[in-house]
Amino acid sequence: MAEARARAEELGVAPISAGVGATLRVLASAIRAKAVAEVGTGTGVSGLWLLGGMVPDGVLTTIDIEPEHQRAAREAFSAAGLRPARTRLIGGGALDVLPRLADGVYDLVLLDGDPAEAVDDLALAVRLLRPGGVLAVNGALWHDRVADPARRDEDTVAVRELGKQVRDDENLLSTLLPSGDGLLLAVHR
Ligand SMILES: C[S@@+](CC[C@H](N)C(=O)[O-])C[C@H]1O[C@@H](n2cnc3c(N)ncnc32)[C@H](O)[C@@H]1O
Repeated sequence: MAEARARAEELGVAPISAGVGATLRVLASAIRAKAVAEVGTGTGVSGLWLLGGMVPDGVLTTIDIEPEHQRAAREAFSAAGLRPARTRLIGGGALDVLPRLADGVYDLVLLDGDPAEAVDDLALAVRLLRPGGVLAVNGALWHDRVADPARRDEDTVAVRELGKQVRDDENLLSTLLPSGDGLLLAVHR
């Protein structure tokens, strides 16, 4: 984990905070997650937390547009002693890859990719969840800008809209945890 964080710093990637990671690990364990999908592999920090909570034969499918980030993540997973079969790293943009994943079979989907694409990712991510599956969105407070209506930059507007769509969706039961940069959790009913 320390190595993955160090690589993140070298590559200029922002990994999830330890608080968010610990929450995701407990969540993955509580729901006995076997199939998890993630947008934004980074150097593997979030993946390591998730895999730590998933059932022993659970598989993490993780997407990133940057091959160098996924190389670092692959090394981190291997250094952690994880069997290759437990991780499926897919290179590409989330909007291209998410539609190719199977519908309705994932226990947990984590969005931690490009905030500007957040709303488009949302619809595709919800499609992947089984009934009772959980959507998690890291960075839902987006540097505390989401709650400030004066902030109108593209990323903030997109993350604010994602939060609104999740709250307004009758099929999602959601809560926002003020951990790290904000962790939005929503159960697909
Ligand atoms: C905040 S970092 C993810 C950190 C990672 N979850 C962790 O905790 O280690 C965001 C990642 O999303 C990737 N990314 C950016 N735009 C993307 C896109 N359109 N599709 C997939 N991945 C994307 C970046 O390359 C970067 O690795």
